[in-house]
Amino acid sequence: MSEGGFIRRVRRTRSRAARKRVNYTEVSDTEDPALKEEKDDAQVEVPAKSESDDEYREDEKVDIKDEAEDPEIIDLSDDEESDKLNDDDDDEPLNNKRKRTTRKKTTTVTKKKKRSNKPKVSYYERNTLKLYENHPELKQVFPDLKNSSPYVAIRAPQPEGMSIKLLPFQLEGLHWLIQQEEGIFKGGVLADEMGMGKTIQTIALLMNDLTKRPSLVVAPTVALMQWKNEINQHTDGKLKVYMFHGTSKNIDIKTLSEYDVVLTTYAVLESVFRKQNYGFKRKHGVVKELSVLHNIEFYRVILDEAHNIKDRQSNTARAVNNLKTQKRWCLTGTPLQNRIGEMYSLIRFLNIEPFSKYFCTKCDCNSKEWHFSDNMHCDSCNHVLMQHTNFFNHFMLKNIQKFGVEGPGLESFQNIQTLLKNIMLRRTKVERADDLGLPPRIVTVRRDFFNEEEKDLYRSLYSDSQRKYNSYVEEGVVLNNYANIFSLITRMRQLADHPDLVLKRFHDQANVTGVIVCQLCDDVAEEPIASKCHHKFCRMCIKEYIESFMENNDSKLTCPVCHIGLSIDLSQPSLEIDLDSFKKQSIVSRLNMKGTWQSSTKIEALVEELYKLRSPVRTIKSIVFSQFTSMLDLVEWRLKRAGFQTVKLQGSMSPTQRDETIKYFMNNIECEVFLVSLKAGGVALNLCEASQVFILDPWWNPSVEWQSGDRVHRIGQFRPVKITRFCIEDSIESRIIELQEKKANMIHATINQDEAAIGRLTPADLQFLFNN
Ligand SMILES: Nc1ncnc2c1ncn2[C@@H]1O[C@H](COP(=O)(O)OP(=O)(O)OP(=O)(O)O)[C@@H](O)[C@H]1O
Repeated sequence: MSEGGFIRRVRRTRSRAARKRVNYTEVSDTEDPALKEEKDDAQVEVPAKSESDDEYREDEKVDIKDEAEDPEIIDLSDDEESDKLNDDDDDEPLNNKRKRTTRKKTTTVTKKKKRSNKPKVSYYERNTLKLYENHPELKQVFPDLKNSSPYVAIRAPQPEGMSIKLLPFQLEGLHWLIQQEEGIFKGGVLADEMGMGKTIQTIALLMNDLTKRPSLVVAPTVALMQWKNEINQHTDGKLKVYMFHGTSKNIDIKTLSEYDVVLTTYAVLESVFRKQNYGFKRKHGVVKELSVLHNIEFYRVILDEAHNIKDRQSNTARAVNNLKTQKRWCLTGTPLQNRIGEMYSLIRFLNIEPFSKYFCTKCDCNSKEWHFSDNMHCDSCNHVLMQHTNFFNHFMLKNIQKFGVEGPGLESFQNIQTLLKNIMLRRTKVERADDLGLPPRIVTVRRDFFNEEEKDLYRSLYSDSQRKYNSYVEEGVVLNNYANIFSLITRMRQLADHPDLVLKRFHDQANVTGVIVCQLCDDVAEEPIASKCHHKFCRMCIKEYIESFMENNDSKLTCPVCHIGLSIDLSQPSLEIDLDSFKKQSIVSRLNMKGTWQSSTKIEALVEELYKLRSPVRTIKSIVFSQFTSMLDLVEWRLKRAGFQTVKLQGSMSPTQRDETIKYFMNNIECEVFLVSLKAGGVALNLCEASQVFILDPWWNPSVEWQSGDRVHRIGQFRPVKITRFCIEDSIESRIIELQEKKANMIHATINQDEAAIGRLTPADLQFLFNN
């Protein structure tokens, strides 16, 4: 029982059944970083498990309470003494025992005094020593990485057969990609800022040696056709491409292996993996179906917008981790330093050792997987769970979470930098401005005031919301009522767009047929997904709800509808929707738009801006972004009335429909306005034909808006780009913009700011929004 003087905590004896019932909630040093993240984000769903499936059992949700918080645990700070106390002879007369106990206490005090002279060794340091003792090879991991040759920018030759001329920094990128594949990491992360040509550089890699094939590209649905088009346009038909999507999934392994590039989406990959491992229901029972993609030996797998797998316990992450491939690539425009916890999932996919491994601090046992079938003991060495540590968590994550970039946190931060220098390449538009030759980008805020009628409505909504918020503050239950507060904010944002978004929303879902209504925005749901408690939301609404929540020990994120702990897999495929009903239930179909309908201040402000752009000699194209589907419907109706030709991108569209819509906008000179639902994905769109961007509803996380601007401010853009953000000055929007500016400053000021924290609403932020 003794552990050489380490502080040890002893559990009271409990029955086996009682032990099983314990509901652990916090994770200590041995914690899987992904589990920690799960706790932070409350967004991970444990998938359906099959008894026989090791992979799933490995990932079983095991929450372990920080021992100090477990009321059933007594902390005896001196092991030897406590052991002796416990070993007392029960036959000894009670008086003697008391005497001995008292005497021992005195000894303890003296001993403690003696010990205090020794330098204090932290729990973390002790664990590090134990790790090094049992796994001496770990000592060299960071020194070796530090000594590796630094990155030198060398240009690769332009690949033969590529019709597009690569820019100087892209040729440097290509050289790096080739070197990484040949080196020990066999891949890495290309993290150039958005719109700098990650796709083109990757295609150049595919073209560099045509014998190295097949490659699989996994991308968000919205980017799939873009990959296909870019490959077709720039490679002169030298690459044979197969779109593994929709009905074209019926193909055998041999035929598919003959293609150079296979393109698929995260949703499809997740679905075929699930069908292979867990099957799907048919009349006569559960049927399993072999996944072609998981049975091909790919040469390389490329994850576009790789942050899609940031939640490593999601089914999507499992699906990519189970692909067979020699080389692995992640493409992302999001700097990884800002999302330390999320980086772990990418490291697991990249298969970089020893970072994703678990090590026992008691013996030489180590494993890539988490094997604790009984939730207590390691399947291979039998030491308890607490004696196992994940390398990444221990050396890179834990201390940063605890101390920030100071003290022990600084060392961990440097460890991260060292690893990233070896596996990641990131260039920014500012750094390579000369190569890119991009025109300027001007951002302005257009501020308007409500008309009298809107003001009355808004005031009544606001005072009602403020009253509710204040009562939560008074009762000290702000965070426990976060779902309600989030809804209040959403309603105020909607009213600032157009009162009908609030007045004509679906109050009673039971009476809505054929469509799924999001239970956060009360609108027809786009890309709907369901929580474990069967409530349905737009993927983006629930994501924002989760990301903006500031968890603490007293409050956990709950389902906005039934208020039980929220459990939802954000990367699950969207629920099927009936497109006809989707249209039938749109706000325009529900309203009487003819005689009596009134526009709103914001819609009229947009119309005014668009009129200003009209010119008899040329068409200036614009993109209009909104988070609310109904707002885009109203804008579409109003703009058509004003004589503007528009197209609309919605989350419900298939990749082909999206592609056709984008092409129509790009190639049709009369088409002036592209209405884009932010829920349909502001990412991966390439809309250089437009030079004007209008953002209808502000959001407090500035990176959402930056992404929207990046759709037009990218290579291929020759006109100055103007981004106009609308703000109704006497509404919550002006506060949101202020908050956003504050958060943007935070991002710029700190290299290690956790970006997830930027999206969160602190109690002070909430106070600010409710103007108290
Ligand atoms: N060397 C080049 N010459 C001309 N056009 C280029 C060049 N490189 C890239 N482009 C064009 O620039 C646009 C942006 O490139 P790409 O889509 O590869 O960027 P990205 O970094 O993948 O963007 P995102 O992160 O937003 O997906 C594309 O239309 C692409 O065709």
